[in-house]
Amino acid sequence: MTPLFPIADDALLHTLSSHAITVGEVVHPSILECPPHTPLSEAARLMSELRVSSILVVDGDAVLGIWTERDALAVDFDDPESFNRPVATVMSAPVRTVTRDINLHQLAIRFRDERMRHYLVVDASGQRCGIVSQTDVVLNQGIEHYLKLRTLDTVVKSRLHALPADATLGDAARYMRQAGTDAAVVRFADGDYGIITERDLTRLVASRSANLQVGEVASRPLITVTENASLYHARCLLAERRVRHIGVLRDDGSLADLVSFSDILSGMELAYVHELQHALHERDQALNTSQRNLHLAERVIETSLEGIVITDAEARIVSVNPAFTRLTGYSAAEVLGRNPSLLNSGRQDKAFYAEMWQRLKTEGQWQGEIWNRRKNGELYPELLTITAITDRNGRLTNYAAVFSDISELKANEAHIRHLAYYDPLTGLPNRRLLDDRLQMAIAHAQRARGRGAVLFIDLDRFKRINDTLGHEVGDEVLAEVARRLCKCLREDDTVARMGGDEFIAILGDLTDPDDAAHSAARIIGALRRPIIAGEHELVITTSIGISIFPEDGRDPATLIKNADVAMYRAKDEGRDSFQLYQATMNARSLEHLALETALHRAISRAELLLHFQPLVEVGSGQIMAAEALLRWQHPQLGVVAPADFIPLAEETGLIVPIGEWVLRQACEQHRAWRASGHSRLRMMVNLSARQLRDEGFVDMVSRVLADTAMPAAQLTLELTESMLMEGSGCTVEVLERLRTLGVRLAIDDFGTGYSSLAYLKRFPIDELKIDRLFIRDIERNSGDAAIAEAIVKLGHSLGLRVVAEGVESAAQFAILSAHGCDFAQGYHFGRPVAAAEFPLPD
Ligand SMILES: Nc1nc2c(ncn2[C@@H]2O[C@@H]3COP(=O)(O)O[C@H]4[C@@H](O)[C@H](n5cnc6c(=O)[nH]c(N)nc65)O[C@@H]4COP(=O)(O)O[C@H]3[C@H]2O)c(=O)[nH]1
Repeated sequence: MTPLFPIADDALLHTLSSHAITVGEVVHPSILECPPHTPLSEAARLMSELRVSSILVVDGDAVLGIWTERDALAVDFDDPESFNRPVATVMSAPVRTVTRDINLHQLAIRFRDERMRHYLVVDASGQRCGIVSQTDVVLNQGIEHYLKLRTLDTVVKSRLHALPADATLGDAARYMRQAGTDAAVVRFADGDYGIITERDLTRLVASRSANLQVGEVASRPLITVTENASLYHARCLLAERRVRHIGVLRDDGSLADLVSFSDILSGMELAYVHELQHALHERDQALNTSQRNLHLAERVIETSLEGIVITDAEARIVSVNPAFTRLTGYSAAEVLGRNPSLLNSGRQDKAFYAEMWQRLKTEGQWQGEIWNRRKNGELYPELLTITAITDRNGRLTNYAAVFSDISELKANEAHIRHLAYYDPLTGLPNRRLLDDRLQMAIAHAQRARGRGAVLFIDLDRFKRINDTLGHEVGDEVLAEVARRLCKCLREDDTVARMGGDEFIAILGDLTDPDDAAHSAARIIGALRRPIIAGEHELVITTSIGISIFPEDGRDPATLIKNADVAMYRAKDEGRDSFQLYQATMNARSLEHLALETALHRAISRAELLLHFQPLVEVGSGQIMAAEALLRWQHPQLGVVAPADFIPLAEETGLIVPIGEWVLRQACEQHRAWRASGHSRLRMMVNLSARQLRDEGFVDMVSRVLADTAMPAAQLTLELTESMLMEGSGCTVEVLERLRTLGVRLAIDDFGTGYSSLAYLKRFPIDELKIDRLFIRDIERNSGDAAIAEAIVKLGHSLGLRVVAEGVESAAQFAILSAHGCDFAQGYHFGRPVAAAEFPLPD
């Protein structure tokens, strides 16, 4: 990786050096010069007049040496001749130089290290520019804060040496030379202090004053300041009074020492060097921290699972991490220097990228989802964050892009969406999505002034499959039904599963309502083809109701409800068909309501009655039994067939009291017939599933048997195949209890369900009644004949007696007789009639 963070620069050093003033800026351009033979007193005079502390001894261009106030200490004040000596004989040589461009900090360190007090300043070509002294440094270093922080006591050496006022100038010069100081305190007899300095001695050299006592020339009083005053205060005082020494007083008022410019300078240097070291230390630490951060950042980027791309300000890739390579397939070498647009998928348009760059420009960051293309061409969605990186001056230097592949996230999202809107078994849209689609289709039809249709598709008797063959088979059937439905419809149409065995199809853009009818017919035909589920081959029939929009409704709820009404009509009409919704169908529902109310009163108003149909023994042709069949003599409607009101009675629960009434009536009738000598006749009574579920059912039968003195063995209760299948273990138990009463049990309509042999064995059954569906065409349809024969054999193998229902002709009877059928029932022997008309056996 290319480093992302600029390495911390030496900010502190930078600050220090930028504030430092160069020697060239403070040097006084005028240089006091004299030839080598100049008498010492003359040189000193020049210096005293101009108040400078040194004079250069030059010979033309050549600098021979320098004579300074310091050198004045070497003059023998006791010998007046010494003032006339040529300056060249007492000067210091060679002259030390510094260049103009060094800064005052560096100069201060040289003053200290080389124990110098003056330097000749030269330019790059060696030309003399002036003299720089320690005073210049102290006055110009611009580091007042160091001086403010330190007090005078830090530079006081506490070794005050005061000269007596009667000491000679020679004593003073010697003392200063030996002590290495540039001034001496003079104590007067009255206890007062004065001061004598190099400058005084230089002046005395100029005036050739010998044999004087220091008390005569010392300056007094001595300027003083307390030791807890700051160096800064002392420096200001020195500048203000134009002196170079100051006395420092202790707290008790006694004189502690003299402090000079050079003392202040050395104090300051100390602070400066300390500060410098501190700055360097801080810089090192910052550098270390910065390097540590850098290392950490590099590791994070290196090991990040998210792809990272760094570009320069022109969006050229300068660095990528390993995750980038893993996600895109491009190695670093392949992309360095290139524009990240090489990943573009083409899925986002120009406007998208324009907006992205605009956002980066104004806000410095962009985040969003984007489709990119891997090196292998594969498209993938990524979550991308781009950040514009600027330097400390706000100048754009880089872009950093961090992205992660969100394909899996998207897939999960899609999966969840799918679960919310699709039926997991068939993969079809569910009710929620159907509502959306239907809404859209209605709106579309409205806009286009067109039409559409809703088909309510319900599989006939599907419950039986589930109950008999198990849910796995049921599920297979539903999945196959879904596949066939999809095939029957156009791509733009929607087919959804509403739950259970109900499906709904939406047909859009209908040119003619007949098209909906054609589609329904196509669906019924397609579903009727046998379905192989597991080892079973099943034939499914379907009932479909159709509502047309906008005619039959303008909202999903109404359209679905009306298609549902139409579908029930199709079921009523014998299933396996479709019906277009008609407004009158709802009116028919109202009729149902009226019927229900009337049925409630049917028993109390004695509108119910029984008809009886004979059963004959095939072998003898003798009437062996009578089946009781319920009739409703409605005051207005006339005789209502059981098929028209028994489902309603079952639905409302009325079948329970009605069923009891039927049984009681049948037994009473049997008692009457017995009484008239027909004691061998058996009675057969139909039961409905609802009755079997009624808790008190067995007790009711037992009560009726007792009440009517009915011989249980002569009563056969008929159950349908579907009743057995709908039932649970509870039904077996109920049947067992009925058998315990001595009652016989028959299975009605046998063959229309999906009962298996094993299934039948579970129930305590005595008789099987072959559904008349198989008898109807038995002469022409060899398949039906084979089924009838198989049922007879099956029944016999289970020890059951077999009855053929709906026998209408002698030919049918002959065939059944040939197959070994035990009993027969049908119009051929007698229609259901009132008891009085029943053809009792002889
Ligand atoms: N085409 C044709 N039909 C024949 C022939 N022989 C008899 N049938 C009809 O077949 C039905 C036989 O009754 P089911 O199968 O038990 O079918 C019965 C039975 O399931 C139910 N049902 C009748 N009475 C009662 C009852 O008291 N209780 C209960 N729960 N259901 C009843 O209503 C169904 C219809 O009864 P029904 O209309 O009386 O219709 C009767 C009868 O009239 C024939 O040769 N050809």
